Amino acid sequence: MKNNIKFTVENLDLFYGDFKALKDINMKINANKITALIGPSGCGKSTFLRTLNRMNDLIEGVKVNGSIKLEGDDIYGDIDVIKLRTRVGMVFQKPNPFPMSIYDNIAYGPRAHGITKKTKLNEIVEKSLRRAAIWDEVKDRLKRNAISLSGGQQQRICIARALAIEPEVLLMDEPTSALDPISTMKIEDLATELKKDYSIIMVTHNMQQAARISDKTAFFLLGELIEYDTTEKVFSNPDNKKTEAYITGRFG
Ligand SMILES: Nc1ncnc2c1ncn2[C@@H]1O[C@H](COP(=O)(O)OP(=O)(O)OP(=O)(O)O)[C@@H](O)[C@H]1O
Repeated sequence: MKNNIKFTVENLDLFYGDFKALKDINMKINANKITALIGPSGCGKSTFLRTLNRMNDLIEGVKVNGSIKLEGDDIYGDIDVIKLRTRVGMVFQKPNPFPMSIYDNIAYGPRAHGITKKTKLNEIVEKSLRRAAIWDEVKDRLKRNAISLSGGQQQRICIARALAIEPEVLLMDEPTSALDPISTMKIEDLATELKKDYSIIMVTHNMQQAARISDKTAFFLLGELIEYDTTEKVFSNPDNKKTEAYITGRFG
């Protein structure tokens, strides 16, 4: 089994103005694994996730110290941020398809990257929808507005849209929190399938979900990374008392 490192995070601090939201985070994130980020509300999970493709840059007053390397490339150094976000795709909590056809949602990124040939676009759209396990459900209605789909289908469209630009990493911020149990299961199965080709980093409030599908789990508290280990270890025999209290539901 591959055990490569995708991200190396060193001495990472993040400030929103004067408020220090992330404190000296050090972490190596594996390629081709699912890494779950857990912790109580406000502990910095989403903030940390967003540092990995520099989405926090869009928020005014954010300052980042330390370094994050994506396979050796310092992502806060002299790099093209657009290219970074091509390598590191993102799926959000609330499905957010564009108000356009299913086909155009998926073709949007490739078109923005200059692909115009119809046959090539058709190929990318089909491949991406297949990878996101939604092709069979939508293949006969690609011209329909993506907004007309169910929430669970919309989320898979958003995953397909992210995959269409061939990222290496998929960041998922509570991707199932707005979904019913069946759609949740589909996304979980999909994530497990996708880790063969992508590195997945997922924020989740659902302890069972983290335990079910992730390989590694990182527990955050008040901006600090308290514990980071294999999911099996974190859930069965955590080193830190605070981790234990959180996963057994005694706080948070
Ligand atoms: N845009 C912002 N401006 C100022 N402070 C922010 C901003 N976004 C987040 N914060 C603060 O940073 C801290 C971490 O927030 P973050 O959203 O990362 O936590 P979280 O663990 O993902 O929480 P939740 O589980 O509720 O989504 C919180 O104290 C929050 O209030």
